[in-house]
Amino acid sequence: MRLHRCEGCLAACRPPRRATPPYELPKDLVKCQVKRGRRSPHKSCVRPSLAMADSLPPTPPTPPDNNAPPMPWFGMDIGGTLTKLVYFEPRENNRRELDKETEVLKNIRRYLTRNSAYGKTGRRDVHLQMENVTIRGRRGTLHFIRFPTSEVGAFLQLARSKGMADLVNTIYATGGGAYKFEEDFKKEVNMRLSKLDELDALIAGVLFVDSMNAQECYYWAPPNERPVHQQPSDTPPYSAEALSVYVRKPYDFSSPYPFLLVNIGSGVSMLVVNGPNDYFRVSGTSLGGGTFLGLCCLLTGCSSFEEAIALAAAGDNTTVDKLVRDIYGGDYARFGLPGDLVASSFGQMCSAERRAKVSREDLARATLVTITNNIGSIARLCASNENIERDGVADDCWYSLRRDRKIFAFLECVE
Ligand SMILES: Nc1ncnc2c1ncn2[C@@H]1O[C@H](COP(=O)(O)OP(=O)(O)OP(=O)(O)O)[C@@H](O)[C@H]1O
Ligand SMILES: CC(C)(CO)[C@@H](O)C(=O)NCCC(=O)O
Repeated sequence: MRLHRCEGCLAACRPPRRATPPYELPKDLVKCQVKRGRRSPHKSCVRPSLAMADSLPPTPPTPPDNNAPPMPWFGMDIGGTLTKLVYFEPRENNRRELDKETEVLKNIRRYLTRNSAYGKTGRRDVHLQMENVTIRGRRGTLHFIRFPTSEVGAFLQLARSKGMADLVNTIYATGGGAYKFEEDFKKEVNMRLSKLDELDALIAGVLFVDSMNAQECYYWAPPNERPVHQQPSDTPPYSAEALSVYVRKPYDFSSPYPFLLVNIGSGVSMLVVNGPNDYFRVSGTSLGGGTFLGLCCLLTGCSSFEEAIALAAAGDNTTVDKLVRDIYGGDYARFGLPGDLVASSFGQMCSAERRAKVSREDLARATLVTITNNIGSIARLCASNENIERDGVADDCWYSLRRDRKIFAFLECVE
């Protein structure tokens, strides 16, 4: 499959990859000043908590693109659960531009950048903010805002009340909602949605964000060279204290191809990526983030993702799941199944006695373990089917996926 490419858009289009490994951002679109090395020379071009150690001199700014659309610049992903809005806040306004900037534009900028909560459900993820990004010759900051897709109607009203609809006539949008709500955008605020494919954009986004930050791609490793299962901390229910001995290590993503991209949204898509413009969707599963949240709400009475995650963090899945040792009394050594491996998710819950004792926390934890183990297993099958093998790290990573280390990877990626 080839990635979509077009002249005008601010989102996922990019030129074909060069023969050399460094990631090149779309020339006509997203231009953060990446040096000939693969990492951005701008220290500040990274998320605040993960500043890079290098101190390369900045490259000269790219000239402004005179064909770029007028500000404000937005991109949206309207997903099955969450709508994500990216706002580019330009930094270097010159005098002439400042004079030209309308009151409405200034108000929009102030409203979006001075608040981190919008109404009851809209949030700006300040920790995700990317500084010093250059897009189409303009330097600025990328802000990441999200709200439940069920609130699209309220968003359209807000866009109208802030005068956004008078300034923006086209928004670049991905996700199923770009199709589903196309007519609403037209009718309510007279905005056109220019649709881009969500999976094309996903790959361009992963490569873009990785090129900004050497620490972006990481894995959890045991503190010494012993295999994961021989760690003293490696006994369920994996308390936060026991897991704290694991160390987060940057994963070298400089020659990534081929890789398997597992995108956990409401549902899950798995893509084999052979190059920046060359991928296919190998598989997917309907048991994804939406399932975790939906089942947690049903089983625990919680009503938000934050609540569900907090419950899961405090729970113990071994009171809910049936482990190999519950069946074998220990390991099933012949086939290398350790006693503490989950043999049957929720397998203890057929007992009324056990059901009476189980806590909401344990149910939330078991839900998270079930979903993440399943995603890990499918991902592993896809990788081995497609001969996607990595070096030594992979053994640990894959092994971890089968255990609930994956919970932590999951928590990291959803937060
Ligand atoms: N604040 C939050 N509110 C709701 N869900 C959240 C939140 N933070 C993380 N999540 C998790 O992320 C999932 C949604 O992820 P994401 O936004 O990537 O998917 P989506 O784009 O809505 O779905 P899809 O791509 O399948 O259409 C939820 O199902 C939930 O498990
Ligand atoms: C439908 C999408 C692609 C929407 O993002 C996603 O939710 C998904 O991949 N769901 C899993 C569908 C499947 O079973 O393959």
